[in-house]
Amino acid sequence: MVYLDEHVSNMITEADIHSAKILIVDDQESNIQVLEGVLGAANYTSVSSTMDPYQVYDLHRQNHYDLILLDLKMAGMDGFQVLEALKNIEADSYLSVLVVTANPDYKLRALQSGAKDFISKPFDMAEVLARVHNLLEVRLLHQRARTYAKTQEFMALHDPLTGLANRRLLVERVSQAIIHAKRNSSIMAVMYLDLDGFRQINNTLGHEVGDLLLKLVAARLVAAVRQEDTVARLGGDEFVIAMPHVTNVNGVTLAAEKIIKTMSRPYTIQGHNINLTASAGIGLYPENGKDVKTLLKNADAALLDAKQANKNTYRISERAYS
Ligand SMILES: Nc1nc2c(ncn2[C@@H]2O[C@H](COP(=O)(O)OP(=O)(O)OP(=O)(O)O)[C@@H](O)[C@H]2O)c(=O)[nH]1
Repeated sequence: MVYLDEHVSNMITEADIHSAKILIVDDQESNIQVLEGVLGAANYTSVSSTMDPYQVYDLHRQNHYDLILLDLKMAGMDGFQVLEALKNIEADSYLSVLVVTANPDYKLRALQSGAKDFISKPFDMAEVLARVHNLLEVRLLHQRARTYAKTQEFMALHDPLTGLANRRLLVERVSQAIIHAKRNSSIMAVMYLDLDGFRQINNTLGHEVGDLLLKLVAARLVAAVRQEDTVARLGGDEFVIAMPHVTNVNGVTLAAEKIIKTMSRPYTIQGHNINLTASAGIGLYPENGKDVKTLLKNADAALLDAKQANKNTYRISERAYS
């Protein structure tokens, strides 16, 4: 069966189901042996067990089982307490627990407590296998859907070539930084950065080398700024760095000098030594803009000034905020 889309990696196969991680929890060794036997005979290859209910929480936190077969009636900590504890680990995920009980009265309470299904004792082996298979299929499908959603979310906010923030994420971050700066009566900065003569590199060494160069540039920029700064690629050879916490213009100047210098160190790609520089324009909140659009527009205009001043340099915007 193909889930989500036609991509092969989204298929859940019988091999996936049979290699899923299963934990059996029972304080009776004979029950564990019966379940291990039936699962082993059905080709489940990653089955482990514990007789100590107090261990389940830590074991699951370490191993993230795809399915836990949980006996409800155990000495000391009972299955309901284990279920309650497990919810803390899988708060935003699909907690795949199949309770094992000889008492029909426990079934409803177990389902209401977070168990996804139950098996009755004495075991009906065909039923055990069918329920295990179905629950694993749902669990794996849930995981695929989560991974897919996370990938989609990442792609919506990042540049596919460099993995840097894209324009949308940059605008979000700058908006937040402006709100923060306004509340604290502080300043913040955005730096527009554009490579000098990048077209020439594409033209002489090819687009593939150009792409690799853009990735190296991205990595250097990330390494040159603070962790709380956002480095974004807006497209082509155009980058923007949002600096939410700057104390004064001097700090921004130092950062700009460091970045321009970092950019101008030679790059080596596929045996080619490449010399490249960059130019930058800086906009400060609130002086050069009280909203994202104005701030970016004025930083971009300052970049043009830097380009016109022979490149390989930066300019701080002198434009008023409006
Ligand atoms: N390799 C590669 N090149 C790209 C990509 N996107 C845009 N480009 C190229 O990047 C170049 C950017 O153009 P400009 O910024 O005008 O060129 P430049 O030579 O740096 O000009 P100055 O900024 O004035 O120094 C163009 O040649 C585009 O074709 C990409 O994703 N990969």
